[in-house]
Amino acid sequence: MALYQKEVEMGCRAVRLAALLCQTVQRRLLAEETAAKSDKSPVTVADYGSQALVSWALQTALPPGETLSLVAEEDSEDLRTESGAAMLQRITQLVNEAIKAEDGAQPAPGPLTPEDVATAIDRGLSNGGPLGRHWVLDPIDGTKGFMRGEQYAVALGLLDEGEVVLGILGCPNLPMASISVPGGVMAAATSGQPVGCLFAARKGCGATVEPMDCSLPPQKVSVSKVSDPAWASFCESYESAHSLQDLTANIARVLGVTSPPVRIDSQAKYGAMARGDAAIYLRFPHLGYREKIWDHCAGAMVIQEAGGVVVDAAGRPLDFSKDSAARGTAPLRKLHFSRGSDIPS
Ligand SMILES: Nc1ncnc2c1ncn2[C@@H]1O[C@H](COP(=O)(O)O)[C@@H](O)[C@H]1OP(=O)(O)O
Ligand SMILES: [Mg+2]
Repeated sequence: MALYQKEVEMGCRAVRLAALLCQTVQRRLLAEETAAKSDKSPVTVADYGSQALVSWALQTALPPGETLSLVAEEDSEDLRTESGAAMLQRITQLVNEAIKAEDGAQPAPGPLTPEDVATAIDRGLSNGGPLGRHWVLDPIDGTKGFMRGEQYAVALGLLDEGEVVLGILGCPNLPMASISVPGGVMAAATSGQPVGCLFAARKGCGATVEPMDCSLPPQKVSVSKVSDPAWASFCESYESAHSLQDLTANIARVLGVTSPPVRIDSQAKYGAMARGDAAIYLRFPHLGYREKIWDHCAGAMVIQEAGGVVVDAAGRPLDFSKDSAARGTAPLRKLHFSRGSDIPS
């Protein structure tokens, strides 16, 4: 079997499962009264549930005795308190529903218990680092987009000896049709093509996209061929709190970019760019914000394998290989890029 082929299959299945849960929660969230939408708990439930499912699916696909190393955003500490117990129950129910919806069967030897779910979430506590294999997960990238009913991504990468070798992006609300059309996402979503994309990239093997609902086979993607910035479009965060939009507007002006920015949430931007919907992605977080490895690992791989380049503001490649201990002062749950390749604020 080709290198990392099994891991791509494991990862795609895990991301599809997690996306199923996220879609269920988002549908229910959007059906609620507006007053309830300021409540952040649905996205919290989906975040935990997504991480539990990815962790469970990856662990169960490994040979017996092999332990998963997962670097991910959540841990179960709050869920193990008295006040978190009801939420853990709810997450457990959603996790079991998603597993059952996948193939109509409950996992053997039976539905997962709250303890199983909490344990699965805590497999995400790995430190990562330059040695061995580590999966890297953002269970819901773009939580604000998720809350608005717009773009978000389940983003899963795999590091092997410090190098990113796989990137998988589940983008449940991204249309298969290009969004670089008048009317953007809304127009693409009503074009008749499916909505929901799964991007997968394997080191040295290119990147593909397929519908989340498996209604079409995977097809290769490649980044925009545009070389004159005057013809390029650029994408950036929807949220002005996430990136300096005045600065990106100035950069675009200096480059001679004439089209307005494509603003969407999450690593769905990387997916859209990988198939050429936009040629440039500019991101400059506000002072003090530090990017986490799970915010870019999968997306950067998809871009790289689609023929693009992802660098920090100084033009250096991103380094996903540093573990939290190696950075000394960084708290355990705050994994950042190494200093040498931080994206400067
Ligand atoms: N203040 C911030 N500045 C920059 N990025 C942020 C900030 N807060 C959250 N993010 C992260 O930005 C990414 C998505 O933002 P965008 O849609 O702008 O690309 C996510 O990784 C999100 O985290 P999270 O994964 O928790 O949503
Ligand atoms: Mg994120």
